[in-house]
Amino acid sequence: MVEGEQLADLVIKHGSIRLLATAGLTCWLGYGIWLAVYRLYLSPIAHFPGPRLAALTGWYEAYFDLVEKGGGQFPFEIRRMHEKYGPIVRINPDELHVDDPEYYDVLYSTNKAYDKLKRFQHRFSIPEATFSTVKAEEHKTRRSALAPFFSKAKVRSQAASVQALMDRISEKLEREYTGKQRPVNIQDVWSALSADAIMDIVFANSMNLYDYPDFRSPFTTAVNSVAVYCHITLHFGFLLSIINNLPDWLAMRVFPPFIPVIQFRWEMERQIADVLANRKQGIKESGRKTVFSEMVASELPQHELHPQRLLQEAQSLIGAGFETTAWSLTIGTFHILDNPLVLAQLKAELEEAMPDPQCILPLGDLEKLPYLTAVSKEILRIAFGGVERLPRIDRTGIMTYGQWTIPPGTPVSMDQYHMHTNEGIFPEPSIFRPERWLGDPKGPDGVKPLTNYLTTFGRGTRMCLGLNLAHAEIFIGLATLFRRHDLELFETTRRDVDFHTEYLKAAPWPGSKGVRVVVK
Ligand code: HEM
Repeated sequence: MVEGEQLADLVIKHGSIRLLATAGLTCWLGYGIWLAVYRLYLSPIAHFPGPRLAALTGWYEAYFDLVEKGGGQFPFEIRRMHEKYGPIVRINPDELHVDDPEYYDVLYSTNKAYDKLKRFQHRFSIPEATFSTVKAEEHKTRRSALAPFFSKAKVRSQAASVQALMDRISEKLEREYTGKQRPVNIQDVWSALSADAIMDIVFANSMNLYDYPDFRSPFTTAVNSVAVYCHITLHFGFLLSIINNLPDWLAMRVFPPFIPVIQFRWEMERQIADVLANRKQGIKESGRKTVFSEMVASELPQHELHPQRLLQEAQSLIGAGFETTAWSLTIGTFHILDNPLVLAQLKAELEEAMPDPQCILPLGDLEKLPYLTAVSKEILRIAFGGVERLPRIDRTGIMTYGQWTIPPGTPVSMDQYHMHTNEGIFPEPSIFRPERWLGDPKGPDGVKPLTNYLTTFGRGTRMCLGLNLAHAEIFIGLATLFRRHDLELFETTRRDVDFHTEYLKAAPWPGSKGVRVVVK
């Protein structure tokens, strides 16, 4: 009897489970069908041109981000969409992309405060950093606390420290590499310069990274590898949530590729803890104000000064501050060495301006050298900076593009890759030609300066905060390196610098050993 009841119970139970499973599946299918109909026919951007599959599902973008040729291919796919569908395309279920250089200043306007894309906010685990802040109003408060530290005047006042760092790098090149046929990866050299420069401004604490053998420090290696995960953490954000909720030792065991990311966070935690401890004990830091010593002493609301938010701001500043600059300098070094006429002209200008190689001109004077200036602009054009699109959202208002009306809340994006390779603006864009910047050149309308189309640092209310620092490093770095040293490329070709994969910045083919040089 008891057995009979148990059997009946089981039948009911299994029946209910089956019923529940069927109901769940039906709901899921129903939701899927509704979503497909909505995205293809009812969405306020359903009438915009673009591939139907991209409009239907975010997995289209994920495929190009993660699978095609090993991933990082979406910018190239966006280009193919524009070639087929015109200057405005729907690149995924929610977002539009524009390829029209004249629209850049409209989208990245200085008098319109647009939101950023929420989907991009969490992928580096720094959602509260100024860089990742979604809402325009909140972004404004955070940015204004940082901006004074990166003004032109402020950077000029610190240019001597950048020169001092570069001098130490130059001494090491002379001592350990000159005449020895010993190749060095120039990206490691530039990473040491730019990481130490930003650490100095942010924490008044250079880490003397150039001192590591072959300039390769665990710190710069760790930060360099963070960007490689940007697509995985975008499409599988739950991985980050898991890692963030595990104890570090376990996260490092379970997800070994994330070890550098965790180590980078540790270093930033240590730096922030120092700033906070100094403040508590009333210790004055080395007589110099730094970004964080000033921030904790500022009028920012208390929740903005929470150690976790400061940590995120630090990770963002250091991450944003060094890799892009180091990569631009790396690509620049390659192209200068790969073009003997450019190299000769640059060296001639530097020699004339600085007869004594030990006396490098102050930054303000370097910026007046026409060929060095042209070279640095061409580097910023061909290296792109970032190549990922930069979406902007007008939460309440309507944007327009030509005859198109863009509904409120729609993310619209453009990017440096499309801007800097536009044949109408920059003929033969794949050729490194500093001469295109000489003599105050104009854009296609003959009125706007050509520099108007150089968008390496973005534009508008979210434009790069560190551009003055980046400029300083590029001018001081190139002037010192090429005035004092004779370099030669070592087993390096264009394949090692040309844009093959997008990891926010443009990365070369996966087998590249980097840009290597020997010092003659
Ligand atoms: C060649 C080097 C650099 C390039 C190409 C570059 C590029 C950019 C771009 C395109 C943006 C805008 C991102 C967006 O609109 O979403 C940006 C933002 C930012 N960059 Fe840079 N950057 C460089 C160097 C630096 C340096 C040296 C720092 C130093 C602190 C820095 C700090 C920042 C910060 C804090 C933001 C966020 C600004 C905001 O959201 O208001 N960058 N950068």
